[in-house]
Amino acid sequence: MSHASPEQSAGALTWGLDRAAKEDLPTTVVVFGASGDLAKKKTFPALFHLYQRGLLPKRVRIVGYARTRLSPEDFHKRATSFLGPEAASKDVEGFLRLCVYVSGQYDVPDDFRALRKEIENQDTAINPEGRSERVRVYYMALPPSVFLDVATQIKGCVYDDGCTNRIVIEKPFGHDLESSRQLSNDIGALFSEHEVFRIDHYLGKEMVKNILTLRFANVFYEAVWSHHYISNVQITFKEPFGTEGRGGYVDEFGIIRDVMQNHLLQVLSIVAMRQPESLRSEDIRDRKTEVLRRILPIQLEDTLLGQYVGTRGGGGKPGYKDDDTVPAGSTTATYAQCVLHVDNDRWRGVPWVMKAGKALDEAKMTIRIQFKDMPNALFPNLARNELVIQVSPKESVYIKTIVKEPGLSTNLAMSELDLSYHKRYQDIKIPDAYATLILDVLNGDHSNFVRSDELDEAWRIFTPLLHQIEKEQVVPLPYEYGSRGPKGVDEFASERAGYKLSAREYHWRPKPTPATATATAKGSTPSTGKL
Ligand SMILES: NC(=O)C1=CN([C@@H]2O[C@H](COP(=O)(O)OP(=O)(O)OC[C@H]3O[C@@H](n4cnc5c(N)ncnc54)[C@H](OP(=O)(O)O)[C@@H]3O)[C@@H](O)[C@H]2O)C=CC1
Ligand SMILES: O=C1O[C@H](COP(=O)(O)O)[C@@H](O)[C@H](O)[C@H]1O
Repeated sequence: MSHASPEQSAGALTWGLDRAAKEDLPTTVVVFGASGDLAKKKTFPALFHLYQRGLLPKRVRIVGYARTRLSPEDFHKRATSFLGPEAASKDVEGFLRLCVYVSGQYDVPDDFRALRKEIENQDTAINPEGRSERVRVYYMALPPSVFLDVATQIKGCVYDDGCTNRIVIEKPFGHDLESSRQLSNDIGALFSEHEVFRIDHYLGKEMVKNILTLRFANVFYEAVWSHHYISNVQITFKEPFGTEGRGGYVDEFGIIRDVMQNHLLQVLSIVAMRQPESLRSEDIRDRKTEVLRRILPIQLEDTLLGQYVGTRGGGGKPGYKDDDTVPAGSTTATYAQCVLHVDNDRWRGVPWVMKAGKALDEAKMTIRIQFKDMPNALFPNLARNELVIQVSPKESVYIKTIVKEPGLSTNLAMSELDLSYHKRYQDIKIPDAYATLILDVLNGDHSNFVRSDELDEAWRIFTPLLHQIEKEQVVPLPYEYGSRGPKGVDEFASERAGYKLSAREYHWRPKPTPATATATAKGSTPSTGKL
């Protein structure tokens, strides 16, 4: 079998990777739901990009499984429809030689026996010497309604005790605390926790993975990382599009379950956790769970909900309820802002604001750590420093820093210490989160996957709020498609979390003395912390 080498295929762009799949054991990856959206857009492209860079195990086969009957050509067409411009045709051909497709139902044992047979056929090709040590990865690119059926059939008809078995599950993991516990118990009855990889793809994003390094490899961050210096933290997710054909899903889950309870809370736990004892996955997950345990359930009065409405005029955008797959009177929130509190000695008194919305003015995911006011009389009324980690787009880390305005001026100005990855690391292409995570699965590394106790805590924090919203049928505030969210989004963050809008440009100058008063009167900038 020929594998493309990184140098051969990736051209000048490297992923900056120093690791391939460690275990060079014969490996079969089974993608359930191989006919679907996630498989097409994320799973197969991620597998391809790993293949293209020589990062898959040397002896690997990929078996797609779904109900839809597909010819090999049709399956290949689907599996490669999202590979992107980097995909050289010889690499695509090589990759497709590793991929086969089996069609079957999700609850029919005979179909799973046929799948097992196909896996064994593939095994013979990659494992002619019949080594007993092998890896099987079962990737559930499926709606949650069939997770359990498929897991049951895998265990009953496909599972091989002699192999290392890994099952990858996509979110949503349940609907609330109770359903999530039920799912965890059901899956737990079939697979041990170390066999389960719950994907939260935000944990595979470059800047989210970078938080640990920034915090614990740089002496100055840890020194100020507490309520002593930090005023508030804002974790923001903005998407510039609405339901886009996913109305049914969005309406069932809403923005809090879709993005906050998982992606944003995972990010929060890494920003807030203590230093882990080591970089071993269980040590990292212990620390995340420890901090989640100290988060108080969110109160309705600390929550702002919104739902987008259409815009009129030429090129107007549809409102949420204009989507045919959304029920007419839906009160599902497509925007939410919540204030959370971590009740431990490090963070008591620091509000954590989560904001998430669809159909907003831009695509952006940021973590904004706002420091307290400068406690000195030399420069009163200054704007606050902020450390901003921009997860997407254009990965960057910058610190909003006050400097003397350059030149003869005595004014101060807000500027930025800016580490923009696209400028600093021009030769490195940041891998997609799914490629990173699938590589972790192949390596058996759980660090960037959600453990069942973390999940339980995440639902404990959000479930009372979600149930109250549903019971009281709280009506979300309207906001226009393409806007910044419902009226009052900034006021809410400043009232509830003491957030001070930071000026893009900040000018400060000393109080005029009699000698300088004439110059001020002639029109220089007034002293203000806010623009
Ligand atoms: N799409 C995305 O961008 C993302 C998806 N996810 C998660 O990944 C998982 C898969 O998502 P996605 O690919 O979008 O889902 P799809 O709706 O595309 O479903 C995947 C496949 O599952 C089968 N399927 C669909 N509905 C049912 C049903 N009701 N009963 C049985 N089988 C069904 C279909 O295959 P067939 O009929 O051929 O069997 C379909 O091709 C979900 O858990 C989702 O939440 C997470 C992040 C992003
Ligand atoms: O899990 C989800 O995430 C996407 C956003 O992911 P991103 O990597 O593009 O930031 C979101 O659109 C989707 O609703 C949600 O299910």
